[in-house]
Amino acid sequence: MGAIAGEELKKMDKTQVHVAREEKILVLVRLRPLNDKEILAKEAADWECINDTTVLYRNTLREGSTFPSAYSFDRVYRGESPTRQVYEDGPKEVALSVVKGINSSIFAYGQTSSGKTYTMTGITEFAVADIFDYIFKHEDRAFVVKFSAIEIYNEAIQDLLSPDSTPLRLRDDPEKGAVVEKTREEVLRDWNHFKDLISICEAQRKIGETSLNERSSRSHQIIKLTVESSAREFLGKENSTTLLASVNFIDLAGSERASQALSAGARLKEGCHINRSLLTLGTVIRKLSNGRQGHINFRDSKLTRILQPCLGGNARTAIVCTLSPARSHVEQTRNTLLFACCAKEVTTKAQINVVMSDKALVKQLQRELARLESELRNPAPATSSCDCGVALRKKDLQIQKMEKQLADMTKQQDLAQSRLEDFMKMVAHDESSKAGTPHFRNRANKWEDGSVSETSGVVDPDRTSFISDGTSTARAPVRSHSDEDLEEVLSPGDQSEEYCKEVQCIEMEESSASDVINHDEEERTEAETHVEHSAEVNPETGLAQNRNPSSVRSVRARKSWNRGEETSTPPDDALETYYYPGIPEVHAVAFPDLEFGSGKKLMRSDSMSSRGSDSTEAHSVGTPMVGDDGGITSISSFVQGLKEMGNDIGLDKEEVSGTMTNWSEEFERKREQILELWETCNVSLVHRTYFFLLFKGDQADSIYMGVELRRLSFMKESFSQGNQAFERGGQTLTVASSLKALQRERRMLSKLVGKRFSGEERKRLYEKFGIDVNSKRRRLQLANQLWSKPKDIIHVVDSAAVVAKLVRFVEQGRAMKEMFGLSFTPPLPTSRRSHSWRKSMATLF
Ligand SMILES: Nc1ncnc2c1ncn2[C@@H]1O[C@H](COP(=O)(O)OP(=O)(O)OP(=O)(O)O)[C@@H](O)[C@H]1O
Repeated sequence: MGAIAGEELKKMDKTQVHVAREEKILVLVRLRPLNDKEILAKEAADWECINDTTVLYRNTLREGSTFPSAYSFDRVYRGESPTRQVYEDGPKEVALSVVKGINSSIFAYGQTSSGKTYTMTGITEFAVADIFDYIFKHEDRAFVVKFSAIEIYNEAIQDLLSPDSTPLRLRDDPEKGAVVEKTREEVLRDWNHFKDLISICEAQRKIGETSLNERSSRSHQIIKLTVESSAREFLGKENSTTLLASVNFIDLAGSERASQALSAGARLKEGCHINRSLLTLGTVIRKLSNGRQGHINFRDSKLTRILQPCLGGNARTAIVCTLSPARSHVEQTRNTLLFACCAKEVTTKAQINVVMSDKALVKQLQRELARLESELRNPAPATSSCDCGVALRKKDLQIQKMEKQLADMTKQQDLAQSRLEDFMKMVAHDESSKAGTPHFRNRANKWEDGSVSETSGVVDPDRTSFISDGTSTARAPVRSHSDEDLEEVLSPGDQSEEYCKEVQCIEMEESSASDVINHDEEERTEAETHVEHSAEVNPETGLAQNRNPSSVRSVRARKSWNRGEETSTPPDDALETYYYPGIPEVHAVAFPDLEFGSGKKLMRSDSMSSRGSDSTEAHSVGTPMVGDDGGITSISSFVQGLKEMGNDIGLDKEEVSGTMTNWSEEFERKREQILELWETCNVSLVHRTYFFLLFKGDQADSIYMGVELRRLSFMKESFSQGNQAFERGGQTLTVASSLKALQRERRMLSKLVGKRFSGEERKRLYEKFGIDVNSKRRRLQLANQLWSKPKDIIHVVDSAAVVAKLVRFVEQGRAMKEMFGLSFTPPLPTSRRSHSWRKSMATLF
């Protein structure tokens, strides 16, 4: 249970070491004295602590009982032992782990009236005092401490800091476990603030009178303190890291016998809930103590769902089991001791939670990735083809791993950035507030004497501020972070990044869906209007005839791409003809401006277009739109990404041309594979379109074709094994999520059909794609058909043409063409790496 050495922390600052530490739960037993009622009732005290570790049952009348009479634990405390001693012997160290980035929990378990609240009140206050004492002594780090509190009452979770009694939801997060949503969290300012919050909790907590306890807690209470810290020296610098952890102080409701507690009505109902959840807790602990064999029923109660990390997860845990010595409670006492015996066999595995990523590490990973990809392209001569295959596979796996790491790091960087901003604000505030807070300027003012009143368990409220600012000046509140709940059980889940994304997704889907419906209505009206006014009405169907003789044309390859000639000269009749170099004699739907070079608008910058805005306005200036997560994948970020990737790989044009023979066949083969993999892996349609229209067969394209193919293959493999494939913008991609994103994209595209195509063009499109021009949701039907037949090259060409038109690919004009004219020869090395590329390319994987 030793503290983490300073060296270890220093090392961690540089290398992001996460130290997992396995240890048994610390179990202490506290025997309270007989209370007045028990004394009055002339109860015998049957239990006694015979030394520091053993509690003994001494009822001579019951000798010969089959139950053990002696029980040993880490420490036991007799009636007169003060709470401070209980705290100092173990809970202190566990609680203080939080300042070193390790989650911890301390809870009290025992029958009603055995002294849980009495014990936990003192422990919580001592611990908070010590945490802030630690903070005062470590001026080299900037700390932020936050407070939140909930109770579980009759299986409903309530926020003790909020007057709103609406139960909070418990949400399962794949990474964090059970997360309580919408918990209010306060940044602690000073001791008085802490005491205020505690009194709010006391006032809010459900307390009721039973015959055993005048002020019996009718709920499980969990007070959580989250501590995050960064070295001041590194604040704002590349190598800054943040430690983030929470400590939970848990005061469980006590088990009770209805007959003893004489409970009825509401009390009885509460007692049933309390007993049931404690029973589940007991079962979980018993199973865990048996070495986690079989299913552990954490999910059977909210309490065990929430406590899961403290019971075998990423946390250090101490349990204080409280006992009444009275003879009348012997059975309950034995049950508590049984629970304690099981608990001491349970192991947890705490680790240091380092939140802030190291930019330097990101760079190193990027370099390594580039090196591996380069090696993969030019493998060293192997002794046999088998060796070569194994080596390639190994390298590919390495690359995949590093890409995932990079995505992780990028996510952490974003998180770190927001934290850093908070810290900077906090430090700035400190500077400005120093002069205004003479009260706490003198370090002698703080409670170094540890003056916590033992009997009341109360720290002198007139003492100092909590948070060290380097000069012991009181710190003003810092705004709560929006994404602080990295590893925690009790977190403001609604604020978390994932949750926000989830909500955005839902909102977006809903709005998309309703938009589609609206569009459909619009579409119907439009079709009807068209029928009314069209000069050409089909006499049989009554529908407007939309066949434009020039809309379906023979498309010729104007040149041979495989000979490296100029690829795309806009046809004279570009208004009606689309042609795709490299595909001889395909028939395609013609649209006015599908060729590069119509030169209407320059593309927008990456930063504007790749941010993922969903609003139509964001696209209205000609930005290509619709990408991963229904946001925008701009062609510029796509292109930039490809170039940077080429740069990373260290490719040059000569090298490519020199190594490629028979490229045309190779290109054809790779393209077929890519087309199929796109469909299998639910790759974004916009991405497919960009890629398809850009890579027409230049030899310099080979590297991108290769990379695309390799990544898609990995993705397919991961999906087929039921694994997650890739982190996109910090999110893991699964078959389900990729499919969902694709469906979302189709809905988005369907919304654009009415905007980008005239009525006449739409009709031709519906015909071309075999959609009844009078059917409902025609636009969505069309969007659903796009890119759905990877083996049908005509369909592919048509789909690319439609999507290109929808996302205004062509409107980027000459500038894009010139860019493409570079044939994607990688640019000169540059130190900047665009993450928008990552985001853009993420749609691939
Ligand atoms: N170690 C102790 N020394 C002196 N008094 C104690 C001790 N433990 C508990 N008491 C007293 O016993 C009474 C019951 O304690 P407390 O309310 O903490 O029990 P509890 O286990 O939390 O009960 P419940 O589960 O019903 O809420 C209180 O009046 C408290 O002051």
